[in-house]
Amino acid sequence: MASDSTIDTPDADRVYLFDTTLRDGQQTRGVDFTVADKAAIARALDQLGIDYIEGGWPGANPTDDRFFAEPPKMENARIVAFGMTRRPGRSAENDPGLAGILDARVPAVCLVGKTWDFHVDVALEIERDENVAMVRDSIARAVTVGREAMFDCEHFFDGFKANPDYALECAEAAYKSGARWVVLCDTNGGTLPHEIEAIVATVAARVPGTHLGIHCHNDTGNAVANSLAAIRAGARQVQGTINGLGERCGNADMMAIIPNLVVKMGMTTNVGADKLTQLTSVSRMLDERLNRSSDPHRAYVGAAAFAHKGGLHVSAVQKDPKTYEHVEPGIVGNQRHILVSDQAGRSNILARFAEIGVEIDPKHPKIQRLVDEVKEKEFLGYSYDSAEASFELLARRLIQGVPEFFTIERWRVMDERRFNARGDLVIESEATATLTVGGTAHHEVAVGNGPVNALDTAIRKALTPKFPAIQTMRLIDYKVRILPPARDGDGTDATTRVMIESEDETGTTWRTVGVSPNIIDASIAALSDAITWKLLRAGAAVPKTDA
Ligand SMILES: CC(=O)SCCNC(=O)CCNC(=O)[C@H](O)C(C)(C)COP(=O)(O)OP(=O)(O)OC[C@H]1O[C@@H](n2cnc3c(N)ncnc32)[C@H](O)[C@@H]1OP(=O)(O)O
Ligand SMILES: CC(=O)C(=O)O
Repeated sequence: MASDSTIDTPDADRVYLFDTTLRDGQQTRGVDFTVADKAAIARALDQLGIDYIEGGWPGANPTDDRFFAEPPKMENARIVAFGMTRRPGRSAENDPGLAGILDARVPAVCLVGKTWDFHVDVALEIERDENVAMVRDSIARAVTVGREAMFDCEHFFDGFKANPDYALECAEAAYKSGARWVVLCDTNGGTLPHEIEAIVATVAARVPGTHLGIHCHNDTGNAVANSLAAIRAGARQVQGTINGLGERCGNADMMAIIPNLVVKMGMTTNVGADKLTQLTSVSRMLDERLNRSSDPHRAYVGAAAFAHKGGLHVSAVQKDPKTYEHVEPGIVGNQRHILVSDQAGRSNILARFAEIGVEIDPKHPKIQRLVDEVKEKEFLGYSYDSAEASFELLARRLIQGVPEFFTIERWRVMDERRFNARGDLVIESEATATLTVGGTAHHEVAVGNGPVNALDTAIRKALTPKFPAIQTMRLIDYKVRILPPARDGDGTDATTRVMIESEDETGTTWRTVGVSPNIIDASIAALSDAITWKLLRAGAAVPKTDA
């Protein structure tokens, strides 16, 4: 029977959330958390309302040792130490690996063990009864030392298909030894939702669903569906990771599991409607920590999850968002976006005007001209759906005009590769730029670590004295794409598209685009839009004279 020091089970629809970002997520290719990362992620999960946070494997590496030596204080969650059952031929009391896990200063442990006879024969190379004894002894030991004990049934579904009696014997051994949760793992991730549902329902006849958990991998793209299928069959603990991090193709994505459980299936979790709004920021926080771009297409929390591009969609969304949205974006802390591109109609343009605060008669003849111009420019290589600041300038120029804060009259760059007097290799660019500001020409020279950096510096030198607002803006992303010529007969010259993302001191970010056969010219066009947009937002005035 389950140990006493456990989280209780108040109602049959309550599903316990178990996050393994810090353990299985750490097994993701390219992911290497620091102790500080782990503590910060644990705190965010705690605030979100996750019940269990698997922190790692004490004894497996110095990072996890440090984390468990001083686990972060939690308000709601229980930190769980992960590890494996005792080694064959040792007693649970005398197994250094198991002792390392049980010594961790946390209230719960999750021990993994074999439940597929093939693994016992081939990977462990031991008698099957000895494997069952390892499960039994290790869980009993965890309970004896006062831990809430959980057992991860590794390869449970493959094991059940091969030898159901043996898989069940292992699961039952854990339960009868006091495991609060017996977690059925689709370790190789090859099981499909209908199989999961049928197998979990069978197991629930032997181990009550209120003590069953599910841990799915995404090797068939079904990890979330499989997790939900297990809950339908009665399991009441679900394991997953933020953004589906995890070994190989990843684990089930907690960012999708939680809203599906709460909003679609009506289950009770510790993440109620009030906390569900944190999901998008938790998802983005993880990507920030990992220093990688967030996947815009991630269900519920991606930047494109509620972005509408097709003209037919936007026209209907304007009338009622339910026409093309399965839930209201705000419930998970996300936002609706209306994109403008060559897929746009008048509705997209009008929606964007409303967003940027431009009042316009929907029948204004210039709206159709703007739609046509966007389509023509996209054909030539521009991309406005992710360069909303350039679109805003294009639209404002056509409809109401934009002040000519400055004009870039001329520029020139020289690149140099040389060895300096100390014999160090130096690669440097020198740029000159001539700009007109308030009717006066300014000529500036600057050096940089590349041609765009040098020109950016020269342009800012000319503009900053007149427009201090640009002092705090900085370039945070720069992307180049080489496109084929738009029209037959344009020669073999490719077109270059540059997308720039800028940020200012308030944390506001904006994106601009430039297109030209020349990469530097395209960069300057995107940069010029970025500066102009910032000046417009800052309410800057065009200097009348250069006095
Ligand atoms: C399905 C999962 O994701 S389980 C989690 C997997 N995660 C990890 O492995 C990450 C952390 N692991 C590690 O740092 C290391 O593997 C350690 C420290 C745990 C062990 O390292 P080592 O002692 O060098 O063993 P190694 O990793 O080479 O092999 C694992 C050993 O454990 C045995 N083993 C595997 N599962 C179990 C189990 N459930 N119970 C007992 N022994 C087991 C294997 O048979 C093998 O034994 P052997 O050394 O006699 O061949
Ligand atoms: C325990 C675990 O991570 C698995 O079986 O996939």
